[in-house]
Amino acid sequence: MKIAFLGPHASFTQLATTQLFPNEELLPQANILDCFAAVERGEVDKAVVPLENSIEGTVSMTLDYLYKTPSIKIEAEAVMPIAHHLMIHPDNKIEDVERIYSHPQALAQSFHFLDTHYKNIQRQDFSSTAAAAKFVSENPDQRIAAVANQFAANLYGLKITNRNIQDFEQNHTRFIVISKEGHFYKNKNLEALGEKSGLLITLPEDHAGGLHQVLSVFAWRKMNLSKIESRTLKTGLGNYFFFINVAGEWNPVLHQNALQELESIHASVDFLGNYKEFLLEA
Ligand SMILES: O=C(O)C(=O)Cc1ccccc1
Repeated sequence: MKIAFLGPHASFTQLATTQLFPNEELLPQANILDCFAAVERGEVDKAVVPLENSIEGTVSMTLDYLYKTPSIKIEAEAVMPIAHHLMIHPDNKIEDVERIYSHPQALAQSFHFLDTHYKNIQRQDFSSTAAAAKFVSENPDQRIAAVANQFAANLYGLKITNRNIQDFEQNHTRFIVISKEGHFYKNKNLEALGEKSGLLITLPEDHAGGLHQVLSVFAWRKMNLSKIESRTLKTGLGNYFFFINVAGEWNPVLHQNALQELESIHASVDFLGNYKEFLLEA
């Protein structure tokens, strides 16, 4: 099987992907959009992308492409502890650094550390932490540093100057496995945390109590929502879609009826799947 992931090698997503798919062919992609496109075009069977971080919140690009590509479903979620380190080329000194590169989520998760210790140093977004580390290793003539993980430091031969720079000790990222088939991913070697369903919902039109009506479909059935997030539809200010997680195992009667009722109130629903959440190692 071919599995795409947000690369290059030694990205956090690769660390998650190797635990989820230890025996498959893993294909690094330049960014999250390329992961979705590779699945959509059938170049790979599945892809692994980050969805949400406990410090910084949702990875908006992932949510946007889940919405934009209704053919893509979710097969599993996986939660992994995240530790960020600041690293430089071994030929350089941290005092000389003028720019720090990383994935926007990593820069945001380390914002207070960077703001306290490297306040006047420019920060620049990169497609992944590992891409930033690779760039630093390939450009020893530039006064740059990267925020990335220990594996990236080892792989790209960088020197870690500051360890564990994330602003909160508890830092976890939730990754999703996406595919067109939406199979139910199973793995006896990983600890399963629970089961849930994922839905993308758009309200028919803006009217008083519209969201309440949608939520009541779940409420009176005692279906517990573990996440609800609104995201701009990009059709104008104030227009949103909602990403909703319903906790619990798939119950054919309850879930089917809830989906039918959502349809009957003219909410548009993309059912992303019913899937398990797994715990990964750092
Ligand atoms: O940039 C990476 O290495 C990723 O895989 C995305 C990411 C960034 C920050 C925390 C977790 C995942």
